[in-house]
Parts: sequence; C-alpha cells; structure tokens
Amino acid sequence: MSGPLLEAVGVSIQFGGLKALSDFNLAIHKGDLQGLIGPNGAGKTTAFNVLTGVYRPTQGEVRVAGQRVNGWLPHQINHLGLARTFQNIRLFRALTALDNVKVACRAQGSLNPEGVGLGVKFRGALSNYRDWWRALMLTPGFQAEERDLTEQAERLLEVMGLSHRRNEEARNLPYGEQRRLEIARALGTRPKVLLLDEPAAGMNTREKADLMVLIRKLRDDFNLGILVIEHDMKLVMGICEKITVLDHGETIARGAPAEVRNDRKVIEAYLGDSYLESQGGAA
Ligand SMILES: Nc1ncnc2c1ncn2[C@@H]1O[C@H](COP(=O)(O)OP(=O)(O)OP(=O)(O)O)[C@@H](O)[C@H]1O
Repeated sequence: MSGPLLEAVGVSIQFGGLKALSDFNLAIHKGDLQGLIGPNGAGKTTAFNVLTGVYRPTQGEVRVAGQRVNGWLPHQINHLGLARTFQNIRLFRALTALDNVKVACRAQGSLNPEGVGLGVKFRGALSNYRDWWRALMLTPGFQAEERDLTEQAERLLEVMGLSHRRNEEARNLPYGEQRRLEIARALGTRPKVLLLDEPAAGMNTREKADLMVLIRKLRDDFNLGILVIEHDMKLVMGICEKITVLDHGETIARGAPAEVRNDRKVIEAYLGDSYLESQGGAA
C-alpha cells in the first residue's frame, strides 16, 4: 500500500473548556521516522491517545491503513497495525521479560481486527474457552503454538538486547531495560507503525546513544513507520527526518530538524535561545 499507514486529518479534542489538540494533521508512511515535540502540556500524549483510540476525537478523522478508526477501541486499532509505548512504563511487572512479550505475541493472533460488535464478543469468548481447554489438555497443537510464541518473543528480546533478562521479572529490570522491554512488547503485536512516548526518559547518555541506533534499526529491519515523542533534542534531531511541533494543542511548525530548530516560534515556545547558542547559532 502506498498511502499513509497512519493519518490524522483535522483532528481536535476538547476537555471541557480546554482544547488539548486543534486541527492536528499527520501522515506516517512505511519507513518514516518522525518526531513530535513541544513543551509540557502541549498535547503530545493527547495526540498519541487520540491516534491509538484511548480518546475519541471531537472533530476530524484518524485513519489506520486507510481505514477510519474514530470510535474504535485501542486493541482493535492495534490489530490494524498500530502499537505504542507509554510515557509511564506499563509492563506486567510480576511477569518475566519473556512472558511480557509472549502476551503481546499471543494477543495479536487472537482477535479479528474488523470486529466491533456482539458477534465478535461471542467468537472471542468461544475462542477463549477453546484456548483454555487446549491449554489444560496440553494438546500437541497448543504445545507447537507455545513453542512458536516463545521463539518469536525470544527473537524480539534479542533484537532489543534483552536476552540475558529473559527469565527476570519486569519489575526487577533497570529502568532503561524496562523501556526497551516495552518496545519489545509493542513489537510483539507485529505493528506497521510504532508510536514511542518518551522512550529515552530516565536513560543515561550511553543508553540514549544506543537507543538512537536501535530505533533506526527497528525502522529498517521491521519496515516500520515510527513516531517519537521525546524531550531529548539530541535524540529527536539526530534520528527524525521530520518533526512536528505542538504548543497549546496547535501545530506551530513542521519540517526537517534544521528547519524546526531555527524556527523563531519553536525557539520562543520550546527550545529557548540557549538551545540555539549551545548548537553554535543557526544550523
Ligand atoms: N483526560 C484529560 N482530561 C482533561 N485534561 C486533559 C486530559 N488529558 C490531557 N489533558 C490536558 O491536555 C493538555 C495536554 O496534555 P498532554 O499530556 O497531551 O501534554 P504533553 O505535551 O504530552 O505534555 P508532557 O510533555 O508534559 O507529557 C494538558 O493541559 C493536560 O492537562
């Protein structure tokens, strides 16, 4: 498909009197690596929440793989190929690293993406019951499926440099590794587009540098479109080809890193003159 994998067209969302996002437009194609930046409260996470179905837009349209998904539930949108990580890590803390990823791999195989309705709920319940029965009886089919899921999950842990943590509970992993495990879990749902919400938050300089290489590699190896929210300008400017800047829910700039970092509105609202000076003046 040559059209955008993810598209927002004139999307707005209002919370009471607050317009958290106004006329937001975005298109992510296969192979894109884009950034979404702006000061605290600008509407970045709200944009992710609208794109992934956590919030329904007050106006406008969200399309995933060409399909209008306004009003769809997050797991239904996920099945169309959109996965995300969260600003506040949301792992299954008491499960091992491997099981965290296996859960995601298993979820991907278990639901009809077009399903919005009672028929699907019934089929879902039936399939849960069948899975439960197969698991209880340890049927050969179930065991083969388990092996397959384990292999998929192990591969993803390896990609994310986490094989050595395979059997450790997620809560015991260092913070930077928990963030990488969240990405592995998102990849377990076999997305076409990956949204990363502050993936470098809490990481040290070394981990951030490694993450930059890794994000590019994920885009290339998995043929993904990626959208990153990040406050670390070195990371965003270093890896993104296009950056959208939000302020008070409005898109104030969009373009290549060099354009955005020299944009007066962006400097005033977010970067500050000190950023420009630290970069040695205009790029
Ligand atoms: N569910 C909600 N109900 C009411 N207001 C909300 C809700 N979600 C977000 N907001 C408000 O919308 C605005 C945008 O918030 P958002 O979390 O999207 O900002 P952000 O750019 O992600 O900020 P940060 O960089 O601090 O994470 C804020 O004023 C926030 O308080």
